[in-house]
Amino acid sequence: MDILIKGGRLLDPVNERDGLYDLWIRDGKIWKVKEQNTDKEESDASGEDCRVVDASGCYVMPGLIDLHVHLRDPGFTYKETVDTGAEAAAHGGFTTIVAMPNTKPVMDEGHRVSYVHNKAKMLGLINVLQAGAVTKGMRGEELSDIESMVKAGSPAISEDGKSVMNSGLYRKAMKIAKSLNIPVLAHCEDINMVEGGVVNADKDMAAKGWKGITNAVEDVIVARDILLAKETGARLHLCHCSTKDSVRMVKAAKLDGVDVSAEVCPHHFTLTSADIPGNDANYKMNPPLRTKEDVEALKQGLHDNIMDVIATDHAPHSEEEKLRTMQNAPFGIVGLETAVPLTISELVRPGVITPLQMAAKMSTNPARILGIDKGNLAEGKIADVTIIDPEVEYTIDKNKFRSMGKNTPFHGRKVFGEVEMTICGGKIVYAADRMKQ
Ligand SMILES: NC(=O)N[C@@H](CC(=O)O)C(=O)O
Ligand SMILES: [Zn+2]
Ligand SMILES: [Zn+2]
Repeated sequence: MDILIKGGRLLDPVNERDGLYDLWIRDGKIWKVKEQNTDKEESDASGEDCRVVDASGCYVMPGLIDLHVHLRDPGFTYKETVDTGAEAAAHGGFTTIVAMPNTKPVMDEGHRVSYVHNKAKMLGLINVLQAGAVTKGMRGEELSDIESMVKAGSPAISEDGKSVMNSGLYRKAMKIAKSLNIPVLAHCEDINMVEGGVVNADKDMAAKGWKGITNAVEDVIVARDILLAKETGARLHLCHCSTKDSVRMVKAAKLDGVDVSAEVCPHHFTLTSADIPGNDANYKMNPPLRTKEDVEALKQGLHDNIMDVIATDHAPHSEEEKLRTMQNAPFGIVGLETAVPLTISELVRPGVITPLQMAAKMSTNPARILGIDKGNLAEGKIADVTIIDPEVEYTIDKNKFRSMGKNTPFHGRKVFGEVEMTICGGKIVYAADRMKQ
């Protein structure tokens, strides 16, 4: 079946398109991109088997790519599975996601990566790419079988959940990543400096009796990893940056010619530690919610394109786990189904970033970092497309999430921006009610 997306505002950073274009999909690929109202008859000439989608008032972007998702499969399938995670991704506008390796067992061999890839292919909804762990069992002692995982299709390595504290070992991993032409996705946290911290280290948090995580816990490892990337020439991507000094160091490293990119998560540009109500562990994540100063620096970094990517760090946990005290609940919140409205509400509408920058940070740049032929709406490319109505106003309702994880601090929040349709490989994998035929 052909799909003709009519009347939308096409946002395609690679081809420098931001304007009114119709998009015609055939055989799973972008077949034609046509300026609107140039040849009305032809664009109206839908054949027998053509679904016409009215996208007027909507953004039409290359399918969103999330570099940072936890699927919990295998090992923690009471929190999420490949299938429910993929459903949540499609619902949130994502056509490709990168799954982090902190599963049980850890993703440290090729056959484990194949398990996830095969499961996602069976479901056939969106593209799931499984990142490989840097060390065996994520124990930080010896390197995992990186080559076998890359052979099985891993697009990157990461120790997300912790840092590889042994710099010598991490340097070896970076050299291997460089030789295999894959990026290293870095979680930056000096574990010896955490000292039982659960929230940001500031006066308000201390007044509530909660132990703090200082900015330096992150910054020390950001500095180290940039230096290691400089020495090895590896492609370094910094996960979930939360501090103002992270932004400053990424800026300096880029000026220095280091191959570094950086991501910001929606919760880190939306909330500060001061927004945490009483004992609600749905506000507990790693790195923690920081101060207004940090949030402003992250926003400025996104505006200036120092920060390249918006990723969710979707980290589902069970209700029981998140009902525990701040001290005892696990770190992490879900994000796949709130990333689009938070980005529209907090960044695009207030003019922090343009809609074209949003498409770059949520699709084109992630594709470039992974080295995959996506994030591009040129004729002939695979038809991964996301349609978003930026004007729809609604209230986030965790009960409408497809994810098994309902652990969000955004339940009940008023937002703008709704995903109307997600198309993956020319197939409609999600459509909002008003888009259903
Ligand atoms: N971000 C989190 O708070 N939690 C993540 C781990 C991680 O991303 O470091 C998780 O796996 O739950
Ligand atoms: Zn992490
Ligand atoms: Zn993570």
